[in-house]
Amino acid sequence: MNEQARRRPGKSYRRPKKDPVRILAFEALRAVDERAAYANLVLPPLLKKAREAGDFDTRDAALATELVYGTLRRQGTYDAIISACIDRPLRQVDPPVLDVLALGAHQLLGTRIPTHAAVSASVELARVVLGDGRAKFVNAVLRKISRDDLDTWVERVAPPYDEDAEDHLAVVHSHPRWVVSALWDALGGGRGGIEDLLEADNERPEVTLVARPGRISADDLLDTLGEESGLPGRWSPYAVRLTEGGEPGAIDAVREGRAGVQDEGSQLVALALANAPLDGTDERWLDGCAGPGGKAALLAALAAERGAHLLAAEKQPHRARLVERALAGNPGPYQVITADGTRPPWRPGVFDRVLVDVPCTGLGALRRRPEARWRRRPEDLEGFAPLQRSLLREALKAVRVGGVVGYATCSPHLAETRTVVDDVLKGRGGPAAEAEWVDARPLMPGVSALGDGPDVQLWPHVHGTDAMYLALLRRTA
Ligand SMILES: C[S@@+](CC[C@H](N)C(=O)[O-])C[C@H]1O[C@@H](n2cnc3c(N)ncnc32)[C@H](O)[C@@H]1O
Repeated sequence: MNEQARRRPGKSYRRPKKDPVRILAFEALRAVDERAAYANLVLPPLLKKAREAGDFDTRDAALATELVYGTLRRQGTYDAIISACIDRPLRQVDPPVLDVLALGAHQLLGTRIPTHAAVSASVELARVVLGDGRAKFVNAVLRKISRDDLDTWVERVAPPYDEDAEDHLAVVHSHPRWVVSALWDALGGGRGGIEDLLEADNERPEVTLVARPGRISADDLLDTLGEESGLPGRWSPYAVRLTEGGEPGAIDAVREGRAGVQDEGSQLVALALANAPLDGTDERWLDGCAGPGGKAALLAALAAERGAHLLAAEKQPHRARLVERALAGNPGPYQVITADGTRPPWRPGVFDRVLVDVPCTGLGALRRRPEARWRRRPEDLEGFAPLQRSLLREALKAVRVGGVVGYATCSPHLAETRTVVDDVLKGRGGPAAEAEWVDARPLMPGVSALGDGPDVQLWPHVHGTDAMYLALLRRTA
């Protein structure tokens, strides 16, 4: 029997309408879910293919990007709402069906797409990618969701703040509970601060460029962009913020390596290390965890201005190649090597300045990696702990007496920041390092709200940067 004959009389079969934007968004979500892909890596090739096939214009690409990023960021909230609309546990719903529902929930609750368009587009998507039977289920759930707005839903599904503050914040601001807890421990303070931080993680970050010193000035970079497209950085003299987002790769200075994409917090970390006061020589610098090379490129440019040499070391060969690319054209001397910083090939005590921007959970860069908060597990901290301590210990051996080490993470988790430094200084789990704290705060001039020191923790909701951490230590013996 053919498809037409099987249907009830009077109900003629209509082919589902194919909507390339939503199909692409669904494919990206499936790749993130099924293949543990990163949204920021999966999306560009899909968009490129769609543009080449003539399916997409710039607005379509912007909508697809917003749908994917927004759905992933708000997944925790949407899951709680979807769960309240179905009569079985969420884990019993097939993941592709959940992706269509979450995409639909985001259109209904997180965008200005009119309700009827959000529901019908999601049901059509379900018909194309899931089939007619499951499209009915999608229709029923989304109709329920569409009856109320986001605030009403959140009030209904989140536990009251006074009963369980962390669970409340986790549902309202779409973060795993353990991440809420860890961020709050690191931030301290009351409800206002943590809410602002969690919301900042849900905002799309500005794209910031670094004008690499000696190669292009921030003013010249701003001139090439024009007043409407660029603004000076808030804190770093080398930063330029792209006001329209745009395609950094289309900017000549970026293509030629005279500028790069770099969060302002990362720039501040590299600058603080480079400007830490030093007695004696200032000729040999080391970046012990250099890949993909953002901080190394800024350090190499700063080193070049002072006649110093940068050695950039990276364990992963493919990431060392990215460092090579980031440093190509640097006006001063540098060398990139593939090396394990815990078993270093360099002689001890020979460097004047050393940076170790260690592998970490990345909980400070959740704005950029919308799926990361769902993928990370508390156990990951235990995995990084010995490596972080070992890299810091080796950095303190690599620097000469009187030289300075910068220990940095793009995580504010206390287990990856202050605790690591304290353990190494106090000799927990190894010999105590002969080193003293250097106050990092004066080395970030003009930057407000840097706390009690001597280390520095930057915050997205306070500084507009990733939550970078920096401890500066001087070797004393
Ligand atoms: C947080 S990233 C560094 C980011 C870099 N500083 C930047 O600004 O582009 C940490 C890097 O350390 C590398 N790494 C991990 N273990 C290492 C080791 N034992 N020795 C050297 N590098 C290591 C990782 O491959 C990763 O590229």
